[in-house]
Amino acid sequence: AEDRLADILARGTVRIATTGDYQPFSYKNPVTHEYEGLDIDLGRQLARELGVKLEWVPTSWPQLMADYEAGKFDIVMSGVSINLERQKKALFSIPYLKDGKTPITRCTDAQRFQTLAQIDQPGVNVIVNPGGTNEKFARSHLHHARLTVYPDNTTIFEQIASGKADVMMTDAIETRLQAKLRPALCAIHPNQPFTYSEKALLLPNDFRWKAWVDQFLHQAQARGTLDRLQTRWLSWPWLTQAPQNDLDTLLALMNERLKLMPDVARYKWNEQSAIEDLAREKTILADLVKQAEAAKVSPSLATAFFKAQIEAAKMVQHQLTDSWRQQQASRFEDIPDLKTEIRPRLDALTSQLIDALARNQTTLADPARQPLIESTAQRWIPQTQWGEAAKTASAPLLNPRP
Ligand SMILES: O=C(O)C(=O)C[C@]1(C(=O)O)C=C[C@@H](O)C=C1
Repeated sequence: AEDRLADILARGTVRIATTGDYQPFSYKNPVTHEYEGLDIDLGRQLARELGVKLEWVPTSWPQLMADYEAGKFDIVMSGVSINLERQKKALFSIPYLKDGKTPITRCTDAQRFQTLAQIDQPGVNVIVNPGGTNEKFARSHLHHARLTVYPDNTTIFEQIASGKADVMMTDAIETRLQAKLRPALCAIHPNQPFTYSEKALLLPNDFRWKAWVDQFLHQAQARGTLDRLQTRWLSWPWLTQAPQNDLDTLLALMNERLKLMPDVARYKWNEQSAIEDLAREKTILADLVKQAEAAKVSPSLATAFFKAQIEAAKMVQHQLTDSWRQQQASRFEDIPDLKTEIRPRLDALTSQLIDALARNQTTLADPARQPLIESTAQRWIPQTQWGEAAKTASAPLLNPRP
């Protein structure tokens, strides 16, 4: 008989399938090309508890069940909803999140769109993305409101914010996330959605493996890990647009580097270690000069640029640590390890940043492009969040060099 758990342990690798298109669960960051999200963190933890390596298996919603039948993975972690059709073939873990369809609208109109009866009125513009459960729900419940099918998932919420549409009904978790990303929008009773559904992990037909996974999830729930993951990924500064050109990519990568610093600071807070690590800085600068030469980037530009990134990184960490000291914050839970997890990601970003510098060298050397660089910096490095640190990080791109 099949024993998937024994196979995984003998193989030394767990193969986790994910779609990479579903915030806050599974998202392939178009700047770093890394997966990020709640299910991604949970997957890393699952592999750690198994004591095996993790292999991500890219899949897609239309391919999911075909990939399952082809035996391509041991588990799916991607914000999958429990549904009885899928369960005719596969198994589900215990649920790790409750969800359901609920409205999202402008906060100024929150009182107007509490019930389905209020929403289903002539003169109300409801917007929906095509093809999924949202459209199915809208079509079966709306008979008087005007329904616009809008295919672009990345700008659909802008339509509501700008008044071109009034309301959308989607998963409560998505309404919470979008309301955080766009303060003009409010999630309407996300704790009491119109429908009931559950998220779980999709598994092959093997009950011993399911028992292990259920135990893992039960512990994550009981120990508060799942709540902490939800809080973290609902307040994450997700990308809301993909970079359009080389300059965008450079600034977006700088921002991704800064986005790792809160975890670095939390790690050091827990360990009570110093923010500055001069030995590490020396290693970074020595390695990058070699990489810069190979990529034909001027070593002095690369050095000045990375010194500024490191300076900005320390400013972010000091800013956070100061506020934690004031609040007498306690230890942080579930923080990734600095040596084995965060610094390797920073090293990967170093290579990507060098590539991006190489592709932008002519732009950076052209005084006529300074205003463009400045406006791009403002768009990509959230000034309100990092303040002075963002200015420090972009200074080497802006100050005309000799
Ligand atoms: O790796 C760390 O410990 C960090 O804090 C990050 C970082 C960096 O920006 O790369 C910043 C400050 C330290 O002095 C060393 C490195």
